[in-house]
Amino acid sequence: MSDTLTIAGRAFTSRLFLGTGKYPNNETLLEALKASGTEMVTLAIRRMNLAGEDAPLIEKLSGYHFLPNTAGCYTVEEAVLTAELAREALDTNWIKLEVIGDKDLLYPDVEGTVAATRILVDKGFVVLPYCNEDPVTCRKLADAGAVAVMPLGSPIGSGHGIKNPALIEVICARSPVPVILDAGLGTASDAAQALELGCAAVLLNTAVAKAADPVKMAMAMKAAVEGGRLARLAGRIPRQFQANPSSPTVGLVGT
Ligand SMILES: CC(=O)[C@@H](O)[C@H](O)COP(=O)(O)O
Repeated sequence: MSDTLTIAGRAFTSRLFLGTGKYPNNETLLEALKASGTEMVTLAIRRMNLAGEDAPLIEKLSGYHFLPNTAGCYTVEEAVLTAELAREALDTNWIKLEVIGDKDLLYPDVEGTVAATRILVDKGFVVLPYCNEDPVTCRKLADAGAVAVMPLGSPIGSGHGIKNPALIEVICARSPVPVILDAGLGTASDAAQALELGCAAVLLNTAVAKAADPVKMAMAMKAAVEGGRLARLAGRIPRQFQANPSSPTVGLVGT
């Protein structure tokens, strides 16, 4: 059964997108990406030396679709400038927009994210903004031209999983663009839950990069995303308060 995800005209078979930071070394990163089956990886432009020491890694990643991000940007101006540098350096107009509002929580600055989305869309970028798990913000971002929205599960790198599953479900039910759960996932069941809630995909980094065995965790994430998506398509049973016996209740011996 073909079940591709299309974002801005680009079809993805894998619904797992991965970050490329925090790995113990580049060999482990490359092995984990391969094991995960991912087709799109993020690159933290402000934290990389694209023309210098990171150039060989970029070359080795060239088979993946690049999604440069604006991690480390706290203003609209910084984010727009970083996106423009990324477009020039990596020859892609795709950008994962981050405008951060708090350095300890790494929570998005909502006003800045919406404003930067408008500017970048006007400049011809394919914008995927990282945002808080707020249906109104997600709607504003879609209205501004974002091709997908990326609400957080919990703070970046926290491993807390999805703190507000009900809100993520509401966002998925209402969003006119694909919803990609981004940030805070800690283990495979968190990724499966995102897909079960209706997310089109997940983007994660720390849970794989910082696992005791990143390659094994990458494999677990692949299986979890596939399982979560299948469960979503299969349709979960409704929750009910009363028990409902699994065995027949009529024709019992002795009745
Ligand atoms: C990789 C990326 O672009 C970020 O969104 C972020 O790092 C993901 O969060 P976690 O590291 O918590 O998975």
